Amino acid sequence: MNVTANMAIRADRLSKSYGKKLAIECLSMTVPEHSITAVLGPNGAGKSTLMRMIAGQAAPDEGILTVLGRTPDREAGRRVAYLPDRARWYPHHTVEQAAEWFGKLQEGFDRERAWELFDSFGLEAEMKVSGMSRGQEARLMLALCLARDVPLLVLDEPFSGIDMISREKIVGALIDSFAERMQTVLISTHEIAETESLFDRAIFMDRGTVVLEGEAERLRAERGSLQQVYRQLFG
Ligand SMILES: Nc1ncnc2c1ncn2[C@@H]1O[C@H](COP(=O)(O)OP(=O)(O)OP(=O)(O)O)[C@@H](O)[C@H]1O
Repeated sequence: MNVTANMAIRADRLSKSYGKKLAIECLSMTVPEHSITAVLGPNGAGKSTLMRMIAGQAAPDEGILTVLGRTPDREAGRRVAYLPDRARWYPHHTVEQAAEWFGKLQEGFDRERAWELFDSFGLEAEMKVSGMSRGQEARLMLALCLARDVPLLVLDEPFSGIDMISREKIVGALIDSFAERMQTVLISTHEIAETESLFDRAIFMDRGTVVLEGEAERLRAERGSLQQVYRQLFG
């Protein structure tokens, strides 16, 4: 990692509450451009809240957040491919209709790329969302996001519900694709073991704040694996 790399995301002492519940507390971190960064931490750590703010879907109560050089809002969010957790697609749509719909609504949607991804994720044009398994729907949502040619991808638990072997295959395909497109990618996941090879940085969160962040290679050299780091921090 180049130490002079530009930052795609800068968070400086962010806080965010839901009513009396403090979800993010004095959180600071950076994400360099063209990195693939994991956001890891136990349930309730604040990962989804942080990602929602980065995507411009929620505003921090305090602190400064800069994404792609500006304060995130709905307009800036058009340059961010955001996959929320618990994402669902219209049940009556087929894969083909979902792609058409996404193409009309989302900036930078690359149809050719979408069909390559559908093909490699085992999705056929006529498959209807209402008849899909949870894992098939998760693949559809992931493919729709990955087909966007935008500078930043924010994927909140994209592998949830996808079986282990498919996950490993998808991760292999993603490594090549991200390297080629020079996008910045932020991914939260609980599936650390199967996905760890994807990441070149990791941010560990607990109780609304960052407890450790760094280059994956260095963390692996020092502690064996990101999974090991996770166990040491939260085990
Ligand atoms: N809409 C909401 N209203 C009230 N509290 C919320 C809301 N969303 C999140 N919270 C609370 O904020 C905290 C952080 O939640 P968040 O969903 O960001 O965590 P997470 O790290 O993504 O968790 P998980 O790994 O379980 O998905 C939790 O204590 C949660 O209960």
